Amino acid sequence: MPDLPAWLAALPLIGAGLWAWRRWHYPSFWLIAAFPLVALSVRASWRRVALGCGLTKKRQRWWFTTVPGLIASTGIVRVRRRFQRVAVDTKPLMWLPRPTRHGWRVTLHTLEGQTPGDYTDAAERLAHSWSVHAIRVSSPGPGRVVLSATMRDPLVTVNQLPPSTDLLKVTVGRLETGRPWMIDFRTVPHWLNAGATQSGKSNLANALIVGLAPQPVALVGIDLKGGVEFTPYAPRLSALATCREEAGRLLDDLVALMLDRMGVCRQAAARNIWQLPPALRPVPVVVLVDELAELYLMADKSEKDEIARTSTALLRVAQLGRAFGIYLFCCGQRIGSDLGPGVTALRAQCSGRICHRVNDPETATMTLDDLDPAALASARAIPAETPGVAIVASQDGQWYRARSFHVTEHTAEQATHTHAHLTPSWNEITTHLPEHAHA
Ligand SMILES: Nc1ncnc2c1ncn2[C@@H]1O[C@H](COP(=O)(O)OP(=O)(O)OP(=O)(O)O)[C@@H](O)[C@H]1O
Repeated sequence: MPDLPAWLAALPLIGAGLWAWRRWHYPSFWLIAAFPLVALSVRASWRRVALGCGLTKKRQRWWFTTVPGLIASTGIVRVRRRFQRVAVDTKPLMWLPRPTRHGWRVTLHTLEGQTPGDYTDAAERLAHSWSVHAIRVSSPGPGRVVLSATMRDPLVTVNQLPPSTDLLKVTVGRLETGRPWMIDFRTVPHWLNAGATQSGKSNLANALIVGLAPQPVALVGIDLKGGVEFTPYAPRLSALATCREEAGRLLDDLVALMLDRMGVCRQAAARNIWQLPPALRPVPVVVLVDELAELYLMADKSEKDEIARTSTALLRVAQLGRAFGIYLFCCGQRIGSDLGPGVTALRAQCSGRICHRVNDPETATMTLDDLDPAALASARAIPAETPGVAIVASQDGQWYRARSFHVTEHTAEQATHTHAHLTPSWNEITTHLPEHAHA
C-alpha cells in the first residue's frame, strides 16, 4: 500500500489532471466527475434548502418524543420516551437530479397549497443556496415542478453563426438552455426587437441578414436613422427607405402588394401563398425596420396625417402580412405607449418579442407584456458587459435568456455583396400592381 507522503505527492497531479480534463472536455468532465457529486449534495441539502427558502409545510406526525420524568432521589432527571403527535417540517418530494448540458434538472412534487409561482419566487434563493448561476422553474403538469439549474452563465461566450438552410428560418444565437435560438418567420411572422443603445439590436439584425441573404427572399429596409444602418447592405435589399416620407411610400407599396397577393390566393382558392402552386407562389418579403419610434414621433401638428398614414399601413402589413408572405422585424430603443396607440396596436400583432438590455422599465414591460414577471426582472438585470443578451418570448409560450452570435457589420456587408445576385428588384416585385410608387 502506498504510504501517506506518496499520496500527498500525487494530489497535485490528480488536481492538475482534473483541471486539464475540465478545461479540454467540459461535457464529459461534468457528466462523469462533477455531476454525481453535485447530485448527491443537492439531495443531501434539500431539507435545509427547502426550509431556508420557505418551501416546507408543517404537518402533524406521530413521533417518539422524550419528556422529563421523575426526579430521582439522586437528583438525576429521568426522561421517558412517549409516542405522540408533533408538528414537523415536511419538504416537497424530490426525484433524482438529471444532468443537462449546462447543469442539472430535478422534478419536485408540490405540497398542498403550493403553486409553481411559489417556486419561481424562491428561484433566486435556491440559486444562492446551491451556488449555481440560475434556477428556472417550469411545470410539466399539475402538482409537479421542474427546477432547472445552470451552473455558470452559458451566454458569456457563444460560438459561430451556423449556416441557415430552411426557408425563412435563421439560427441567430443560443438559448441559455444550450439549444439554438431560432427566428422562424413562418411560425412567428412579426417580431419586436427592443433594447437600449449598444445593447445588441443591430448585431441581431446583422445575424438575420447573414442568414437570410442566401435564401430566395426579398429583403426590404426601413432605416429611420437616415440610412446609416442599412445602406451598406443595399446590394441585397430590394428597397430601402431612409426617411419617413420614403417609408410611407414603401409601406403603401407593401399594402398594395399584399392586396394583390390576396387576390391571387382568392382566385386559386388558397388560404395563403404557401398553398399556391410553386409556379404561382410569390417571393416572401422580410421588412427590417430600424428605429421604430421615429415613425411615430411628431415634431408638430403638420406631421399628424403623415404619421397616421404610415402607422396604419404598417399595422395593416402586420395584420394581414403573414398569409401573404410579408414579415416584419421591427427594432427600436423605446416602444412605450407614449408613442401613441399605433405602437400599442402594432405590438399586439407582433408575437415574437426580443428584449435586450433596456433603460426604462416601460420598454421591457411593453415588449414582454403579459409574460411571467420573472422575465421582466431578468430583462432589467441584463448587464451592459454582455451586449447581445436578450429575453426572448418563444413560440412555445416560454421565455428564455439568449445571446445572439457576434456578427460584425463587415461580415453582414460581405454576405450582402456575395448574395447580391439573389436580390429581386423592387420594380420586378411591384411592376404588376395597379398603382405603385417606387421607394
Ligand atoms: N452577441 C454579441 N456578442 C458580442 N458582442 C456583441 C454582441 N452583440 C453586440 N455586440 C457588440 O456590442 C456593441 C453594440 O452592439 P449593437 O451596435 O448591435 O447595439 P445597438 O443596440 O444596435 O446599438 P445602437 O442602438 O446604438 O445602434 C457592438 O460593439 C457589438 O459588436
